[in-house]
Amino acid sequence: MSTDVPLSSSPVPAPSPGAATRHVEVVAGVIRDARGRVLLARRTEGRDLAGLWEFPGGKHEPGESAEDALARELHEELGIEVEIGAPLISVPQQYPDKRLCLDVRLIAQWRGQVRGREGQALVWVPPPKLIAYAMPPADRPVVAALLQPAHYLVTPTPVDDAQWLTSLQRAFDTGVRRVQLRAPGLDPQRWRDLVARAVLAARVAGVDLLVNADATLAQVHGIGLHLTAAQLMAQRERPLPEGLTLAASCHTLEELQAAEALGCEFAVLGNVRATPSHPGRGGIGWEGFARLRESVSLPLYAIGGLTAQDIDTVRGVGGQGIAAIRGLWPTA
Ligand SMILES: Nc1nc2c([nH]c(=O)n2[C@@H]2O[C@H](COP(=O)(O)OP(=O)(O)OP(=O)(O)O)[C@@H](O)[C@H]2O)c(=O)[nH]1
Repeated sequence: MSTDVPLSSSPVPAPSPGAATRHVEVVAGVIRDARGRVLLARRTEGRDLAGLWEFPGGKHEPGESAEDALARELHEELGIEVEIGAPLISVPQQYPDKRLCLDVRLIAQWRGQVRGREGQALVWVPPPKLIAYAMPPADRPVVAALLQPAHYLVTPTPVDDAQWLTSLQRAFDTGVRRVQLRAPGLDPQRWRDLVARAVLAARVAGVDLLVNADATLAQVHGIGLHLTAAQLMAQRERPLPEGLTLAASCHTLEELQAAEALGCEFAVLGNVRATPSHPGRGGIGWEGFARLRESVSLPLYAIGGLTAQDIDTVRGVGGQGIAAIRGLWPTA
């Protein structure tokens, strides 16, 4: 029984030509034990995606609410009674034979003794180890929603360097944990100095730092790299060693598929709304975001006129969270 297959080894399979686009609503639960470990169940032989690990749950029955369906499934599959908590993420995903919507809820409380009543293997997994389990494509964004930040700050070009560093520090202090350093048009030496100072501050704060567009600068500091869409499409192989975060900006299906094929850890997709920084370019809207989300499994941040108020909406269409300049940059 092999569990050490990374998630990225389960790419989204292409729908077979002429495949029926059956729509399936599935609800699953994140159940934790007293040590904070998360319960996974293994799909049994004879079902689609057999052998992969998943969050326990199943399909709605006609007329059943998501909450009732989840409580029933967890009782039938595991023999427990549950109190359903907050929604975590709802992932639209295209499979060869169906369009799935995987609605994942946190389980606030549960009673009883967990056992696999349908012959399925079960395992309690410490959250950081979830990525070592082979899971269906729709689960990759779910695991990312459990483990990774919901906010991705993109820095504005500095005007006053000291003030820019103060604002960056304030963003760290208020809980931002993933940042893209970006300053188009800035003098290269001035930018290198600022990046060096930002790297020191980010290390102290435990922030995942990426630099925009400059693979050399990323390697010099051992930080992540955020590719522009044009760079992404010109890239033949991963420009950074594994272990350093690679991400990309995407606007189209082709770009998202290229980001997934290159092994990006996540991508930024937009613009969701029209923004002053991209005048004349209309937004793709939430529907457009959800439709593009279906065809890849990598975690996606939505961008384009968004603020922290939009997190629940993004999670409702399968996004990791929001990426923003103005919406996340502390002012005064
Ligand atoms: N419960 C659950 N299902 C998931 C997860 N991820 C994911 O892609 N799925 C998909 O959602 C569907 C769940 O349906 P199910 O467990 O009720 O159905 P099944 O495959 O036994 O039934 P079927 O053979 O009638 O289609 C499957 O296609 C499964 O692959 C997950 O984390 N939990």
